[in-house]
Amino acid sequence: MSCIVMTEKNKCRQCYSCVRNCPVKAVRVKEGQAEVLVERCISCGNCVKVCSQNAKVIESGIEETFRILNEKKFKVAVIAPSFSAAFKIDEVGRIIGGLKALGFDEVWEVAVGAELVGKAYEELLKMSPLFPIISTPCPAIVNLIEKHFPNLIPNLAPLVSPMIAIGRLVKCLHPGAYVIFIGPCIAKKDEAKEVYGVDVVLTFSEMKDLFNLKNIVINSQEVCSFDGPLPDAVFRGFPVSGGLLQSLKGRVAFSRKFITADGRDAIKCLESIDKGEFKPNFVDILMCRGCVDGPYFKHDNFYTGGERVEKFAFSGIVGDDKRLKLDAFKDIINNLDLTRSFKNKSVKMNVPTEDEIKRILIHTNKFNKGDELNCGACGYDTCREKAVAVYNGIAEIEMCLPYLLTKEIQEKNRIDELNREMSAIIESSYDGVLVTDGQGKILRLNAAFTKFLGVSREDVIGKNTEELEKNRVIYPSITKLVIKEKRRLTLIQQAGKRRLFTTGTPIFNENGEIVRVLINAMDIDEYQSLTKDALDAEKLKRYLEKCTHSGDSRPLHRIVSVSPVMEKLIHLCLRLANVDSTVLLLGESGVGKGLIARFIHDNSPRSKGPFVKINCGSIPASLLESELFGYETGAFTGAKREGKPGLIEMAHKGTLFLDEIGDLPLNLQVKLLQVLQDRELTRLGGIKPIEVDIRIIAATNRDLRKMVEDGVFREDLYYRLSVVPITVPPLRERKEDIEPLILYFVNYYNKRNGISKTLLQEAIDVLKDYSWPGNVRELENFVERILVTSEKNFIGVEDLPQYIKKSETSRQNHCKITVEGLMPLKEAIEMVEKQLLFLARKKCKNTYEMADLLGINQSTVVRKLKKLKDNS
Ligand SMILES: Nc1ncnc2c1ncn2[C@@H]1O[C@H](COP(=O)(O)OP(=O)(O)OP(=O)(O)O)[C@@H](O)[C@H]1O
Repeated sequence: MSCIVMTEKNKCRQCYSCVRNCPVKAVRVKEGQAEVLVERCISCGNCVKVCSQNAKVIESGIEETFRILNEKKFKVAVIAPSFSAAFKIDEVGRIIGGLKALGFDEVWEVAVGAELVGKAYEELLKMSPLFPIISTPCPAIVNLIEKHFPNLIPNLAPLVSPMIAIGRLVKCLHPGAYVIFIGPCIAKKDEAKEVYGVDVVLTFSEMKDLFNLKNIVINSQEVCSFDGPLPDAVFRGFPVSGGLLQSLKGRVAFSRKFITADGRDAIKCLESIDKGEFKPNFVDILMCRGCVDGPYFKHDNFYTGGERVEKFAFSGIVGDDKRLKLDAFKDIINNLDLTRSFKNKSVKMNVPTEDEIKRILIHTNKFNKGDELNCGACGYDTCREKAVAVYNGIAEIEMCLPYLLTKEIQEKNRIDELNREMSAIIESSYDGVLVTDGQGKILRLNAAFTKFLGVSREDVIGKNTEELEKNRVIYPSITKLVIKEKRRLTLIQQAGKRRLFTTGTPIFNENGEIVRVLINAMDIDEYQSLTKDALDAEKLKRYLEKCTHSGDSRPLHRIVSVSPVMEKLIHLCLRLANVDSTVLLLGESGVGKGLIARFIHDNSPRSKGPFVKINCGSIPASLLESELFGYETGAFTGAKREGKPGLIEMAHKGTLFLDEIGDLPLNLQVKLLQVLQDRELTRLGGIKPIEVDIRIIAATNRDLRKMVEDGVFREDLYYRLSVVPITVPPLRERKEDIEPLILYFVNYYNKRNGISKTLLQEAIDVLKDYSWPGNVRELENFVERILVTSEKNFIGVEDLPQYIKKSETSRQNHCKITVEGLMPLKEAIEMVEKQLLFLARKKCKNTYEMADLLGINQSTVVRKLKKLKDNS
């Protein structure tokens, strides 16, 4: 069984208008496409009428009509009475002319069939039926009862429609003739297949298509009149709702129980009869509000259409007076069979249980009654009706607007979140990322790329990469090449001083067109130092281990040094660690005296004992004595009742480190001397000497000898302290230590701050040339500061402060010649001269420039170069 209404693939836009307007829910939605279900469809054409996309197509009768027109048999076109609503009256004569021009032998009015049927109903109703009789001229109503109200099939009047009646009359009068019905109704196509009488059904639209296909212009056709019998005027009014009943007036005994039902009321009426609630005698029923309201008339005014039909019914057209009335064909009519039968084509939906309905509802977030909004957007009046349709496989779960909207919002939020995540990833990428459209217009770029280009984001977004290439911001334009060659390319680009290793990848749409170009770039120099760093990480670790000396595992307790002078010093300290001799550490501030004192302790047999550091310069003189020597109960006001041991006492069995010893007041110098000599002390207020087993290391950045001369430091103490004097050299005198110290501090502060920054070699070289007046302390502080304050991961010369860079410039301008061995002076001068000439020749374009640079005459340069050449 084929369906006369079909959906054109992919034209359907999921508005569910057809579902909503289908009176019998004969539209299934599958994968978003609405499809008419032949077994449920009653061919009323509502879905055709409401489809804004014109996605519904009707089975065409055009091909079959052409086939018939080519046959030699008699052909009659029968036109439904609603033509008077579809066309202007003065057009009708020319339409008849046009049909004749197409090849029809005669053109009849279907109103003649209406008269035959009307009279048959008169007979039927005279039999005073005991149950409701339902009229059958409307094929959609017949379909509706056969498929959806099978209980009412016995109530259907067993009579054919006017279309079939006239078809049978034509075929009686012209045996073997073809009858083609032309009207507004699409359900007639179904009827013609089911009931004998008509060969093809064409809609008014198809008739117009026929004229167009055969180049028949209506206005230029001959005006013709109808053929066949002339119907009674009242039967021309059949297409208007209640037309049949109207025609029976005066012929049968009318009662209140003769009713008309149409449109939406038709189904309600049938439902009531089916349930036994309503018991009329006769129902003149139509699916549309009359034939002037069908799909063909979707843009017309139903009331004016009806008026035009009425008007025509009584005025008629030219030639009506020459036609015979139906009575003239009495003999034939008497033998004409106008009966028909009906079939039970009942289709019932499966009824789901309450649990099954709930399970379906839950899918679209309907957990309780309040969630069932019954908004009707899905095409079903209630959420439950829709759930039943889902259960029967004719609706899809997702067909729920509130659910889709919620899902859409959730999806949008998810996409927003993904976008944010993606942007953050792109933005934080160490490589430069840039995206253009298919024409090379820049859509986005990350911070790394803006750094490469040395411009702000706003400066380049929206610009074409060719423009950047033209202005030498970045060149060559890889985007241009990718778009031209339509493939991934990799090349080296120049962006200012940077060399970028760039890959451009085209992104295609389904039509093979480039919609985006993705550019990834990395700074070659940075990359090289990065890979070098990665490779060197292990090496660095081993290197630092080699440069580090310690007796303690704590990071800042390690001495980093590679210079021979420090190596010697370390070896000396290791030897001193094994004895208890007093050590005096001398040297500028920040050279590492404190660190060395600790180193000696850590490597000594006293390492398990305390290491007590006293900064003689930082404790107020008034407190220093009690801090150093401690006090007994009640020694002075404010003293603790139980007394307190001094720092010297606390260093018992360990090492006492007296830092800034030059700042020790003279009165305490005497007391300290006693401790040094006797290894015992007496607390303040005490009388009993306390023995102390301590190793003393002192340190100062002052010139103690001079202080002795000036009388501010006791000579005897000086000699006691400087049993083993060690001078720690300033950093500028052991430049070899600068690089390992930098690497050590970078490593330490990176770890401590959770960062991973690198000082580029060029920067380290400059730092090596700085004089570091604050020595290692200054260097350490500087490294920590630059690591935490620099925005860059790779810190170069340009990131160093000016006061440090200045020293580099002065180094460049004054190069120092170092002589490492003895040789004859003349030979040495010649050698230096030769080297200078080679260097100048490399750097200068001509001998004049060389002369300028070397500070001699140009002729001297020429002469000396010649001499060199001759000797080589
Ligand atoms: N060779 C080194 N290896 C590692 N760190 C060092 C080295 N020398 C000094 N430091 C560090 O430098 C800083 C200063 O060192 P220290 O306090 O020992 O110097 P100082 O000579 O005692 O200074 P001051 O005379 O001002 O007391 C400390 O943080 C120390 O850890």
